[in-house]
Amino acid sequence: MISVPEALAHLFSLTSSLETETVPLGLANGRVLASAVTARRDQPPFAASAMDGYGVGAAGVVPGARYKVIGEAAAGHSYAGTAKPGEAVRIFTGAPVPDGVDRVIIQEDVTRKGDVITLSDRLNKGTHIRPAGGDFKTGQTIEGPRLLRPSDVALMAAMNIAEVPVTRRPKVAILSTGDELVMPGETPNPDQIIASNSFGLQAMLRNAGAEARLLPIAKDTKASLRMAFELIDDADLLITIGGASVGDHDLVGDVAQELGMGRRFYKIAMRPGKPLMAGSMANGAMMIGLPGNPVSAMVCGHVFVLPVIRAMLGLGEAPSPRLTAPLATALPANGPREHYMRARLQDGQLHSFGNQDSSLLTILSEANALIVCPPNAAKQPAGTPAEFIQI
Ligand SMILES: Nc1nc2c(c(=O)[nH]1)N[C@H]1C(S)=C(S)[C@@H](COP(=O)(O)OP(=O)(O)OC[C@H]3O[C@@H](n4cnc5c(N)ncnc54)[C@H](O)[C@@H]3O)O[C@H]1N2
Ligand code: MOO
Repeated sequence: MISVPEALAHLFSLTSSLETETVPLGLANGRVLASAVTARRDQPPFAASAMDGYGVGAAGVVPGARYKVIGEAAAGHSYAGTAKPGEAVRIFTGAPVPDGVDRVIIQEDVTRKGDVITLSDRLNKGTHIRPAGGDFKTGQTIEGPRLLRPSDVALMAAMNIAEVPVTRRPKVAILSTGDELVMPGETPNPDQIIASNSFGLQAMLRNAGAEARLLPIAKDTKASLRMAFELIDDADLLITIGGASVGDHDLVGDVAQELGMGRRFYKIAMRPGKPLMAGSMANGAMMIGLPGNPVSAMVCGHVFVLPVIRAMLGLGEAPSPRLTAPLATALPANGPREHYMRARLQDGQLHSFGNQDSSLLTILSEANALIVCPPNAAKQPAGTPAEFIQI
């Protein structure tokens, strides 16, 4: 058995980064910016009023001063003339500041009678003018690689970037194996169950920016597995679920190797997730064989598959980020395998669940954290800081 960091290093060495494609700005959220994009204009492109009020020359501004209103500037409608001393331009938020104006008096500080305004006794300080290019200037860049969020999309739109270079989505094929499995919505025989973790992994992969499709469930025969393996087409990554252990019906490793898979490792010193395997297929696709137990497969998804997807997307080779919080209750001493324990982070403390059986999806669904208990750790009393992965 190898350690989790050793397994991750192997997985990263099997991972290749993907090509770039261009998408319209409206589809860029959640994608990874592949290379720098450049602002095509200044923002704001002109000095702009930050408030509704009256634009005047700053020099003559004193309480009680009077001005003649000579015109109006609104957002999208500039005022072409020049404000001379004693003259004011009615101005609205977002409007270009006219010549001769270098201060906006907010309308709350003004009394207006016909064309004449009088400034009040107590004037709000500040010019209320946003300088041209105050947000960004032409040529300013957003650097890749970077996972694009809604705020990045807003910034790129303001920069007039309509097409965005992003890393292609990794294509992942997910293969469930087992005579006992049927699809959700089907009517299982009394000795069958519903395939679940394939759907959980597909959701996890889609959240991470991959294109994930489910292959038909393979039976526990070599012929059925071979047929399923042939359906991987142009996938970058094949994920198998189940059939990874040592039982008579656990055939995934054998069939993959018969089809030319170069196995890099098998079995990890972790719990759950021990019978994990990985390698590369004859067509170049990477293969990760996950254990079938639903929680084992999902935990391996967080610990191994998500870092692989991030590496493919160009976001770097790093384990899933770990945070630290104090334990709400004591943890027992650990054996030789790194233990990923379902827990709930609540009020800043980690509440681990008593039953950690790797078949219990209800507990996984209630959990929002996986406490990482190191190999051979001694008993840890309540209050001990513990590392965890957010899930
Ligand atoms: N003698 C030993 N037995 C087992 C060992 C061992 O070391 N020696 N390891 C155990 C561990 S740890 C795990 S994890 C499991 C993993 O076994 P497999 O990867 O071969 O998985 P299966 O036997 O196919 O399935 C296990 C379990 O999970 C259910 N399953 C499988 N696929 C799905 C799916 N897509 N959706 C929902 N549930 C699924 C399956 O019905 C079984 O109940 O082996 C232990 N045994
Ligand atoms: O690792 Mo199995 O992966 O303990 O349930």
